Amino acid sequence: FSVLTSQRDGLQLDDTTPAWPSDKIQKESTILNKPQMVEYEEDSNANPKTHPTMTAKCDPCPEGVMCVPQIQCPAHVRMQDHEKPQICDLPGGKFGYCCVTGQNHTASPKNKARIPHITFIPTGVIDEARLRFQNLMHQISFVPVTRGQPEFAHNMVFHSTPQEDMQNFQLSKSAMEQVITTQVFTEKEHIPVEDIITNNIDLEFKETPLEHHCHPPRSCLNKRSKYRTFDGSCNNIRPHRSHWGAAGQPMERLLPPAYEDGIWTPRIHAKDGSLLTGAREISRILLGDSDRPHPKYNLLLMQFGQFIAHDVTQSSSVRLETGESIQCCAPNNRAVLPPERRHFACMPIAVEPHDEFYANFGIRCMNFVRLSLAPNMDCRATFGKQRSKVTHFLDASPVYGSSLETARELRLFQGGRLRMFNDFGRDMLPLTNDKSACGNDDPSMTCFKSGDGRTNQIISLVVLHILFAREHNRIAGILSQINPRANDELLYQEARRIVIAEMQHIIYNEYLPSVIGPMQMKRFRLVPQHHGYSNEYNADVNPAITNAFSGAAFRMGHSSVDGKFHIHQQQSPQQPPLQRGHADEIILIPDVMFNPSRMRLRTFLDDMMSTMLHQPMQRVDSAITQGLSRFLFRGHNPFGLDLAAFNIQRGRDQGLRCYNDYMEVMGHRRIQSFSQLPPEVGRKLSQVYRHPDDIDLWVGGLLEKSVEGGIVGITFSEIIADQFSRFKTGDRYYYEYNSSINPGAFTIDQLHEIRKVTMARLICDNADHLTLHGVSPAAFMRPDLTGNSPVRCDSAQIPVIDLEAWRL
Ligand code: HEM
Ligand SMILES: [Ca+2]
Repeated sequence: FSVLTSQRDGLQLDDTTPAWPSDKIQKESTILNKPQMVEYEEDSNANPKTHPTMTAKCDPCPEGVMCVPQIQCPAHVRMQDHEKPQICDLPGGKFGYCCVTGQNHTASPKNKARIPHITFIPTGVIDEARLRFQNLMHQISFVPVTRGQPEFAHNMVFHSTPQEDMQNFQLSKSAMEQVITTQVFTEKEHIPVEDIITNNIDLEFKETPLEHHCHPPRSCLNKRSKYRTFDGSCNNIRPHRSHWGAAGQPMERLLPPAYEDGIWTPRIHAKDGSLLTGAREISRILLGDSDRPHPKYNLLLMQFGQFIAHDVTQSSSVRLETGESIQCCAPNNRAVLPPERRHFACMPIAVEPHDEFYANFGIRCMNFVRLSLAPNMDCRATFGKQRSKVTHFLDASPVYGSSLETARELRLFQGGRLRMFNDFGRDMLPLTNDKSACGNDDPSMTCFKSGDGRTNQIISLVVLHILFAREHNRIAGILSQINPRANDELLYQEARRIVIAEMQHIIYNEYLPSVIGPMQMKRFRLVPQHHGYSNEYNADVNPAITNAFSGAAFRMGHSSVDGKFHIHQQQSPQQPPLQRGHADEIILIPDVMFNPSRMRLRTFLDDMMSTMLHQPMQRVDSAITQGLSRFLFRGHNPFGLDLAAFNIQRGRDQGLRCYNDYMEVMGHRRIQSFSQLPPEVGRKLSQVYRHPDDIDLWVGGLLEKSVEGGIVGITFSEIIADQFSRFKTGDRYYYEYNSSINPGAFTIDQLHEIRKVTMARLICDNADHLTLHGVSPAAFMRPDLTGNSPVRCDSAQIPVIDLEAWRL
């Protein structure tokens, strides 16, 4: 088959075709009404798929209930009394959910306030909560996390800037006070967990000492600004929504949280009341390492995924007041600290004495600190909500930063350009002297600065950061030639606007279809148009990241990581693509985590780019490389951390519900018994889970068979599709919108140029071309696929964007 045609499958839908043909509505609504069994890896005939029968048009919603798009119907409303959502028809052939929601993702008054008599917080509760909070703040372990230890590096992934870390501490403290007060109140009043998680308590912090933690959204001075703000605020111009998607805002939820107390206490019990199996045990038993190269996609798809993940989400772990990391394990990780000596945010991962790896080092504990929370803006008592530090929008925040201050630090203030470090004629990211950006004090170590604090996490990520920063400067350079009178500010903002649009186009046109497959692209109306403007903006959609996406579904990328880079120097354009096993150098990934010094080698950028283009990524399945599950952030130590265990533990920290719940809300049949699964999968799962309702979302999702044309299973594909639908419909500045929606809209000629951009073009225009001589037109796909051999950068297969359309 031809790669290019298959890649374009996702593009075939033109804007005159109804994206939701009527037979599709019926089929899909039937799927949602009559849940289907999900398929798993190795599934051959254990669960024959039943074909849905056609049904008539959907029934109208009951009186007083609205039909809204799925992403507008918050789960806590939809899931009331555990009913399944009723599917209904929206105008234009779309389908939606009958939903009792109002405009603000809150339940309608009809369902609220089962305890209407208590709407104030008694003083006794405030006092008791304050005392409890103070005790908690002092019950702190002073075992330091020292530089050079893997735990130190783990904490660096939550780093942005020292100022932002401090601000995060203060906000998180406010949020904790609110959460603890809610805990005390609900304990005293015996409020059922169900009422808390469905926001069914009408309790406000107004007129209490906690009021100063509530920050109402600020009003926007300029609602028609041509350019996005740096922190993402004022994207939505409706009153009380200016903060939607802004940096520092809480994550959204697809389903109510699974906290034991409904508020913040993590799920530790299985359905039968026994203790859940520990995260490291699950990782060790279920998620072993095996080499399974993907037949279609290369490592660039993996790496671009992480770059996008960093654009849209960065959580942050709770810290000590000094800014230092919290340690939850006894010295040398010999034991889990006893509860009375732990910080309240500790959630250490126990390592069993029979652990075939960590036991060799006498390790019985892996440090794990819970995520910090965001104070509730509307001043109402509710469950803890995790704070994300970066703009939730797809707005190239890793390039420009998520605040005005960071953006300014990155600018040259000349010719609209970003500051770069000229390394003997090659533009690299500026070097940083921020000690928290890299793992050790070695003065010879190179460490880079960008709009995101995680840039140095792995060297292949640095390559993408450099590529996008160079693209900005390349565009600013051409714009200034075309418009000699344009000043620095104009050139900078225009180049930024173009880079964001290019990135969005590459994501929706090339990246996303590869991940979720063409079916979900069409179902969620994510396919970019060939011509004309899109009209999908919906001011009622909150673009915020969901916990299910950041805590599980998009962490699917961790399974696509290969533990080794087979570095390959392309000597000439004629040289055949990389043969596996033939490499000029093999780099183990833990050796290039927070250690990007190799970037200074003259041909390394090209060599790494070439490697990402040629080396297959790993399949997204239950295999995780030991580079991540044993040696993460190893540094100079003989062992590192286990990212798979972190993902499982993080899901519980974020209050993710069990896998079955997400499957069900997406319209599929729950698993009642492990015997419904392929024997091998069922056997393994039953070793670590007692009941299918105990399965962690990240684990269950990884076991599913990938969807047609995509790399992930049905549950992850839907959580990811939902998220990218929020990024598109909830972003007023989305590149395909016209000026009636987007005050920074492109002219139709400009949009036409943006639509030519491909990942291959970006590489062509910004690589060093010392050892990189050709690029595959479908850059995320393996070059050994028919029709995807590398071609020269002047080939018509890699179209060029003509910036003449930006003569200002
Ligand atoms: C290349 C190697 C990678 C490394 C070393 C890495 C490492 C990490 C680490 C240490 C965390 C935080 C874990 C925690 O304590 O919760 C994390 C979070 C995450 N990772 Fe990765 N990752 C890699 C690749 C990827 C890829 C390819 C993707 C997606 C395609 C991805 C998506 C995410 C997401 C969505 C989060 C959550 C971020 C947040 O909300 O804070 N990662 N990763
Ligand atoms: Ca962003």
